[in-house]
Parts: sequence; structure tokens; C-alpha cells
Amino acid sequence: MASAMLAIRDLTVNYGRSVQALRGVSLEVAPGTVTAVLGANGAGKTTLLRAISGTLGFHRGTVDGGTITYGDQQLSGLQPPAVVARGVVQVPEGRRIFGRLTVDENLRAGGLGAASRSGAAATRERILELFPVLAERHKQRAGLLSGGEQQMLAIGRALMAAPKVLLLDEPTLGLAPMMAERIGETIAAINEQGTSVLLIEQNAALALRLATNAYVLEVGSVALSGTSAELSASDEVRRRYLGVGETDEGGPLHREDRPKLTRWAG
Ligand SMILES: Nc1ncnc2c1ncn2[C@@H]1O[C@H](COP(=O)(O)OP(=O)(O)OP(=O)(O)O)[C@@H](O)[C@H]1O
Repeated sequence: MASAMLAIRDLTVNYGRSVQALRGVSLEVAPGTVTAVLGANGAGKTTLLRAISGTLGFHRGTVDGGTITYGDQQLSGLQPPAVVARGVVQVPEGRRIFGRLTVDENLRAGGLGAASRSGAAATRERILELFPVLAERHKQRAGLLSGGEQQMLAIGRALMAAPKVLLLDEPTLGLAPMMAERIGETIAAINEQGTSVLLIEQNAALALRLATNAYVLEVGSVALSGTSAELSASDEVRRRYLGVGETDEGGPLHREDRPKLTRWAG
């Protein structure tokens, strides 16, 4: 199946009666692109990924409105293995690898839910090429890897399911800048090989460099969206997410020339 569009429309998610984590969120991941989601702590970024991957129920959350579709397939309401089988795979938050298992065993576990297991050996080879350090340490217990290497393994394990869309939740969190950069390069390589990526990232500069389009979530709603170039040029994004002060020469374009961003009310 050729890559399709992942589309979220008017998504509303609650945790019990008291927490409305997402309110009418709409966004799209166009085929073959990296799409980034930025936002402060608590904005709802992780909740969005949980809703897509079908794991919301593990956290006592519920989808109470809207749709999640991949191509012509409805994802909302599916159990996590069914979402994986349709080609949409999440790298879990906090790089949850199996610490007592070896690198190889972790990778094999990632292939269990794949839609097709026929290409598993070739997929494993491709992953080990992407992450040479995993090839070097394939017999080692995963718990002995560094934080960055564990993140690579978590991504590698997700790739074993041969995703069409990869969902990444803060892959560079807590990593040294050089390691974060390496992870960024790997995400670009994965994308170049044909996998679409929905990237949640606190490192907005890195995310906007990798992504074609980006969305900013604020308290459960999409506040801004546009191409990465448009968002990178926005005073608000520069001030709040890129840590750049607003000056006359600060932006790449004069104010009147700056591209228009789509801004949602409420
Ligand atoms: N299991 C849960 N039960 C109740 N409330 C939750 C649960 N998980 C998240 N929330 C709440 O839902 C809102 C959105 O949280 P979410 O973790 O999706 O945000 P986030 O943008 O990913 O933030 P962070 O970067 O801090 O992880 C927050 O108000 C959070 O406190």
C-alpha cells in the first residue's frame, strides 16, 4: 500500500470528568513528510500520540469526539496491535526498552506486531545500518546502553514493525546536544527512506529543521500551524520556543513580508 495521509479531525480527549486534554484538535501528516508538534508542558502532545496509537485507555483517557484516519481506514477505537498492523507505530514515551533483554531480542520483539514478517531479516539489517552502535552491541543487555543508545534501540524496535507512519514522543529529551543531533539525523534518514513521521519535540529548533509542517498546541488546542519556515519566522514561536528575542533585524523577514500563519481562535 502506498503511503497515505494521517488525518486527525476535531479530536477531543478527556481523562475522567475533570481533565479535558484535547479540544477539537485537527492536524494532518502528509505522506512522506515529517510533521512536528510543539507546545509547553501539559499542552496535550503526548495525549495526541496516545490517541493515535490506541494506548489512551492504559492511561484512563477516552476519545470523546472527532476522528483519526489513516488513508481510508478509521484508527479511533482500535486496540494498539491493530493500529500497528495498519502501519502506524509509536516509539513509546521515555524510551521504554526491555532492559533485561539483549539488543537483538528487543528488535525481534518489535517485529512481532508487524503487518508482514516476511521482510524481517532485511528490515533488521537496514536498522543496524542506520544505528551501527546497535550492530556492535547486538548481544548486550539493553539496560547497559547509554540513554542515547536506548533511544536508538527504541526507534529501531519500532522500525521492526515496518511503519508507514512513525510517532515519536520527545526522542531527544535529556540527551546531550551531540546525541540529540545524531537522533535528528537518523529521523531525517528514516523519513528519506519513505516513512512519514509525526514528531513531538521540546527541542523546537531541531524539530523545525527536520519538519516540513508544524503545529503548536496550547492547552489542548491548535494555536498555530504552518510550514516550518513560516513558524520559524513567527515572532511568537521565536520568542516562546526558540528562545530568540524579537528585534527589528531578528526575524529573517521584515514584519510586513512575513508569511501569514494560520491562527485558530480559542
Ligand atoms: N493519565 C492522566 N490522567 C489525568 N490527566 C492526565 C493524564 N495524562 C495527562 N494528563 C493531563 O492532560 C493534559 C495534557 O497532558 P500531556 O501529557 O498530553 O501533555 P504534554 O504536552 O505531552 O506535556 P509534557 O510535555 O509535560 O508531557 C495535562 O493537563 C495533564 O496533566
